Amino acid sequence: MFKVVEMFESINGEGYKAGQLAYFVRFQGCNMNCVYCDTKWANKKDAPYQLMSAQDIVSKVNEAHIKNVTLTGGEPMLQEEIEELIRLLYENGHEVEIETNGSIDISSYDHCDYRPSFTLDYKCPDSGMEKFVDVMNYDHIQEKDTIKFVCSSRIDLKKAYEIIEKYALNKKAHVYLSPVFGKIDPQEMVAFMLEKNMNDVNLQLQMHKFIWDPEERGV
Ligand SMILES: C[S@@+](CC[C@H](N)C(=O)[O-])C[C@H]1O[C@@H](n2cnc3c(N)ncnc32)[C@H](O)[C@@H]1O
Ligand SMILES: Nc1nc2[nH]cc(C(=O)O)c2c(=O)[nH]1
Ligand code: SF4
Ligand SMILES: [Mg+2]
Repeated sequence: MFKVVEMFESINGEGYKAGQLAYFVRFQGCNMNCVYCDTKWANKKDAPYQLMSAQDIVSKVNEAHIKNVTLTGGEPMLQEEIEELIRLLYENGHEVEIETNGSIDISSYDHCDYRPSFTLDYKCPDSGMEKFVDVMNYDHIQEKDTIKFVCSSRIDLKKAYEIIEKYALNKKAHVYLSPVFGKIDPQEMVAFMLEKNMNDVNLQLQMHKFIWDPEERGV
């Protein structure tokens, strides 16, 4: 069973499918506590959730007639039956994207025919969670995956640059830099990208926070 804190339809505000319609399923609980987390409410043990089976979730998703499904949280990879849910969504014709914090091994999906696209965060120094990132995952990323660096300072940007270079991430997958909302001027990020000649790297602002109130849930 899954602990679901919210389900909603919107446009995806992040990732390589930003701007496309997506159906979001947000799960309760996280094994990290990033300084900047915009869903701390969902991580709390006492966050109200609905207990749903994979079939319950898929039935609800199907009603929306939306192809793209984003599994997020909290940390979706902590849900024990997540692989079963991904398979069922795939069998129902959905394209599945998982937003994950990068601490959980994705290697079991290497040869799976319903492999989702992973958006893996590299948690930068200012998040306070960098030590939990599992860089072994970079041996298992594929072209349709995304590695994302959410930055709030030049220190974070420098670390993002080092990690992208060290693991040649921009040759293997999509790479995104995104500001911690309101904490760094995106102009500074562009200046840094120019300074380091960061080709094949995308800057992205969380689109939904410009369309709706940045504090609003379910959008
Ligand atoms: C809320 S997390 C949930 C999924 C997973 N736990 C993770 O961290 O990837 C989804 C995405 O939102 C990003 N995020 C969280 N708070 C943010 C903020 N204040 N500004 C920008 N991005 C943020 C995270 O870095 C992550 O890429
Ligand atoms: N519109 C919208 N797009 C998103 N893309 C990733 C989200 C997330 O919280 O993981 C998110 C979200 O919360 N809302
Ligand atoms: S890993 Fe994701 S959900 Fe967990 S605290 Fe960090 S940003 Fe929030
Ligand atoms: Mg979000």
